[in-house]
Amino acid sequence: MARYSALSDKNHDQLHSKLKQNATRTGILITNLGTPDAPTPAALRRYLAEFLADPRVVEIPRLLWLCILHGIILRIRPRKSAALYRQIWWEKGSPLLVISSRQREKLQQQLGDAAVVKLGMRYGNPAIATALREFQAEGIDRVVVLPLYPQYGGPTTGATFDAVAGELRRWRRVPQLHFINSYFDSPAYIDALGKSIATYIDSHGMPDRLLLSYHGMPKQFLLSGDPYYCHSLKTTRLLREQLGLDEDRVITCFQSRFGKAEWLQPYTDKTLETLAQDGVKSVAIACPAFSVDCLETLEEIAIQNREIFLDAGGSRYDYIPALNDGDDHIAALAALVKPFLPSHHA
Ligand SMILES: C=CC1=C(C)c2cc3[nH]c(cc4nc(cc5[nH]c(cc1n2)c(C)c5CCC(=O)O)C(CCC(=O)O)=C4C)c(C)c3C=C
Ligand SMILES: [Fe+2]
Ligand SMILES: [Fe+2]
Repeated sequence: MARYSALSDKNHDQLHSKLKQNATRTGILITNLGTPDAPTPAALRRYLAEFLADPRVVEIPRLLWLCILHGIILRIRPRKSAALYRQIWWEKGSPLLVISSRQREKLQQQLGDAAVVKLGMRYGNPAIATALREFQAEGIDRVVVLPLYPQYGGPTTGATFDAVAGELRRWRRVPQLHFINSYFDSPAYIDALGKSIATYIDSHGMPDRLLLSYHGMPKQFLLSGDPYYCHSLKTTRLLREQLGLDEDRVITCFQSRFGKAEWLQPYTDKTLETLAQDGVKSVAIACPAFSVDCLETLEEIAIQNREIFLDAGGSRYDYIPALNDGDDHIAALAALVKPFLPSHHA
């Protein structure tokens, strides 16, 4: 009896072997915010226009904000920001991108053949959509997305999800997808951070205060339900416990304020100024929300805020670098994705 078939059996088998080609390999997409392509006003204008137009990042009524953004901000900030980026730019490019690429390579080495690790940036290049399409072209139908933001934030983690979903909504066949939306309390991450701070204290001595400076966001985001602030405080508490430090030695603060609204407090720059005025002589400062060093750590924290503290009477200021592509960090990232690799339970 004739049966209906859209394909001959032979063609169907061929199609199947193609579709199943890479079914045992898992795609790992690590992501970060992104960075301008060059430290120039033109590149910054492109980058900031995309970034600051995202309603996850700036929650001001659309039409009003787009007028302010294009009428004022994008006429002034690109030149200012370009000058700041020039101070920290490396021969190989933006530190954020250079270090992220190294993280990708090392994570690939650590995970071996079971995984294909790619890097995607939320704004600018290499794009998240490009990485997803490469997985598709390689026949990979399981993807783990790991945004490298330990503390969940709508403007960061949430916006990353938008980029993933925005690409996949055009696909006929959506891959099996795991989205790791935070790891602020993951033991391996806390352990890696704790070790990097302990190593610092061992070689330099305990400073009068240890500051943990997280990227800020408008206070209204917290009031509207963003868990970022709570995640940040929890990271601080776990770190303090791991290091065995007293509560009054460790200060949580928030940096990189933008615009006129109130942001999460206390502000890092104001805190440093007040501490110095109150007679605190030495501080060490780490930025647990930054998986890699970038403008906000290398320029704002390591250069600008150092000046603020020293000018206000402090005498010793040390920035403890981000975990970057250090072995402990890569091991911590591997631990986050391993449960999703097929071999995990084998
Ligand atoms: C305008 C509002 C902003 C919010 C909210 C915000 C949240 C936020 N950002 C990070 C991490 C990074 N931010 C970086 C750069 C950057 N951030 C803002 C503004 C907001 N961020 C601007 C305008 C810029 C561009 C630089 C400048 O012009 O000042 C970076 C990358 C820096 C680089 O080296 O390229 C990171 C990383 C977090 C974690 C966060 C809230 C959870
Ligand atoms: Fe930011
Ligand atoms: Fe809370």
